[in-house]
Amino acid sequence: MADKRYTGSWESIQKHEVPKWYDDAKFGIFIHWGIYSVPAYAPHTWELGDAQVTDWFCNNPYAEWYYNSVNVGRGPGYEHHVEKYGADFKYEDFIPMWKAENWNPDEWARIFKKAGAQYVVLTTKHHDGFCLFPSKYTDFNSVKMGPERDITGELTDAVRSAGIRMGLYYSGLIDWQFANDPIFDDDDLFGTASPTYAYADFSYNQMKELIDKYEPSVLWNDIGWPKQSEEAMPYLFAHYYNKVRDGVVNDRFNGKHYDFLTKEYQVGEMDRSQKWEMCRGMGLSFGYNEIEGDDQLITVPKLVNLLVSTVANNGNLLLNIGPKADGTIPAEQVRRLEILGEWLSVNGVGIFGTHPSDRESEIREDGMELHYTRKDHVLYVFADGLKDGVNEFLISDFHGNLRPLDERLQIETIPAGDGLLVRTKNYQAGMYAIGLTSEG
Ligand SMILES: C[C@@H]1N[C@H](CNC(=O)CCc2c[nH]c3ccccc23)[C@@H](O)[C@H](O)[C@@H]1O
Repeated sequence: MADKRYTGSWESIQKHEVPKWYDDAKFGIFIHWGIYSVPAYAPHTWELGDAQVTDWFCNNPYAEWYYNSVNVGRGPGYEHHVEKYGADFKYEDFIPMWKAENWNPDEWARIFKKAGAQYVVLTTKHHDGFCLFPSKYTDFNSVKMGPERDITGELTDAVRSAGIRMGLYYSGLIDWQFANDPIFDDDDLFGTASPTYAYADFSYNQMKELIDKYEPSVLWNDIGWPKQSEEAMPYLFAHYYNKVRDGVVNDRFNGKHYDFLTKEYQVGEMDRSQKWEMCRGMGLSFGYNEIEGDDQLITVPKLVNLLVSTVANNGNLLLNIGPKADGTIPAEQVRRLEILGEWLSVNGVGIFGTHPSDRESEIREDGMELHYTRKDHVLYVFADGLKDGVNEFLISDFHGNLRPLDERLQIETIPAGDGLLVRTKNYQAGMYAIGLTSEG
């Protein structure tokens, strides 16, 4: 008997449960690629959530916001544009410079596979309104101009051939082809966006195009969904879930229904009782920013810690890469993916397909952190913040044994009271967080 079909009601939609594949996936790759990847410039200022909103939009570290950073007419982004391209150079003038001449989607898929990514989410239309797919609702798209390729279709095929699931990002509430007043603060962000029914119809139709043409495993909407079509949303979700039974949607369709909550840098709340996803760039930007070199990107130890602490608390990590306009991924970003993949090849058994343990994460005074995951009756312990050589930590209320997932690591375990004392003997920094398993 085929699964019951969803109908266009909130009651029917709310029956959708988070599919096992998404809960088990733990690690995905976000991709922000577009016209903004040509100028590839933003000031290196703050993480989202770290700055006063009033400062944010005129000193925006998000290189994918290039259009608005010029449109506000002041600040480092505007000054950089005028100095390098001249005040008369229009954003659209970058389009013929986006050639993607060195783009090989299969090479990207190989890099993602080696990194251990289980899903990919690509920007199909960011705030600038440029579509990376052959939409029949606008010619402002990557087949008609710029790369003159169906970026979404080619990458979807390559990613799926590599056995990785494909998700699609869509800027639902903001489209600077429809409303392009400069955005100076959050009121502008949520106020000027999608002011017309025409735009609400446009975005609804494009979302349906994306669902019908690519059947994405993830619908990653951003900022919000037009109020004028909020009533129709259950029909859109029913259409999606009937077409993609194990598809998932995020909490940015005005939060009226979601399979997972989202955090972005320091913004967004997570609670372990609900599935959530942390997204961030490797630096402060999602789009490629040419002034973000190796020193400006997250360090590998912090990246491993981010993955471990996110997964231990019922989250997935959606780590962004910002490809260059020519279609290559910056070397400093590829290196981080490779090292993360190596770490996962040894420790992934304690990450993929696990669930949060009822043991809360412990952040110790001395900087050491203990994070826990479980799979069936097996407990995994991840100890991070270790020093070279000998480290000691107690797993309280534990009556079993633990062995390291990394065979290079030598440890002693000593029953101590109601727990187990673990002493590492030869820890080295390149081991990053160490995984221990209770599996014999
Ligand atoms: C992935 C990034 N998303 C940005 C928009 N981000 C936000 O609105 C963050 C605020 C936020 C965090 N959790 C939410 C849940 C629902 C609605 C907004 C948010 C984009 O502005 C940015 O260019 C990039 O695409």
